[in-house]
Amino acid sequence: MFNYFNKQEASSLGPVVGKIANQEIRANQLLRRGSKWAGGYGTPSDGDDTNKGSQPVRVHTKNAKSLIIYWSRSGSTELLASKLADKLDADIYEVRLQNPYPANYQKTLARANRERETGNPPAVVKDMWSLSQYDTVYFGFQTWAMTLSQPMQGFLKAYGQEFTDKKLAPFETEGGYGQGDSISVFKQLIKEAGGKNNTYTKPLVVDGNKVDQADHRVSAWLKQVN
Ligand SMILES: Cc1cc2nc3c(=O)[nH]c(=O)nc-3n(C[C@H](O)[C@H](O)[C@H](O)COP(=O)(O)O)c2cc1C
Repeated sequence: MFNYFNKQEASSLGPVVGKIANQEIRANQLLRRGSKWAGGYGTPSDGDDTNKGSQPVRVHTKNAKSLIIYWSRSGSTELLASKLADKLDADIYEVRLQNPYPANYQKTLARANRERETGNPPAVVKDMWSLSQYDTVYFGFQTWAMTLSQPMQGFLKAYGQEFTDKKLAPFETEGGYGQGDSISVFKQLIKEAGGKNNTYTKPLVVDGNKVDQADHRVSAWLKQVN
C-alpha cells in the first residue's frame, strides 16, 4: 500500500492511515518500509504527541467494561489501539503529557535518555476518570531504549494504584528490536504504585512499521484475552 517516499515526504506526517473515535491517525513510520529509516529509527512526529490540531481521544460511556489506554508519539501505537477499538466495545483514554516531546527524533531521544537515566519520567495530564466500572484494561505503549517508554512510565507512576483487581492486557509497538524488559517494568511499576490482584494477559507486540498489516494478529490476540 505504501511505496517508497522521498526524504521530504518521509519526514512529514504522512497520509491518514486510520481513525480512532472519529479522529484521523497519521503514522509516518508506515512510510518507511524499504527506506533506510526502516525499523522505526528516526521517526519524526508533529511535536505534539501526534495531536497537533486534534483533541486527545476520550471515549467514556456508562456501561463499558473495557478501557483502552494508550500513548503514541508517531502514530503506530495509536493505529494499533484503533484496531482494538474497532473490535471491542471499549472506552478509550489517550495519555497526554504536560510537556510533549519535540518533533525531532534526536531531541526526543536525548530527552528520553535523560529522563531514563535520572529516573524522572514525564508528568502526564491528570484527567483520568474513575476506573471502577472496568474489568479489563488494554494498555498501549512502545519500546524505548529496550524498555517501557518514558511516557507510560510517567502514567503508571501517576495512576498505577488505580489498577487493582483488573485484567490487564498490554499491547506494544517496537522498531524492530523487540520488547526488551518493557513488560516486566510495566508490571513492576503498577506493583510499586500499589496496584494489586491483577491478572496479566500475554502481550501483543507488533513492529511499528507493520501495524497496518496486523489485523489477523489483533483478532487472534483478542480471542485469547477474552
Ligand atoms: C526515543 C525512542 C527510543 C526508541 N527505542 C527503541 C528500542 O530500543 N527498540 C526498538 O525496537 N524501537 C525503539 N524505538 C522505536 C519505537 O519503539 C517505534 O518506532 C514505535 O512503533 C513508536 O511508537 P509510536 O509511533 O506509537 O510513538 C524508539 C523510538 C524512540 C522515539
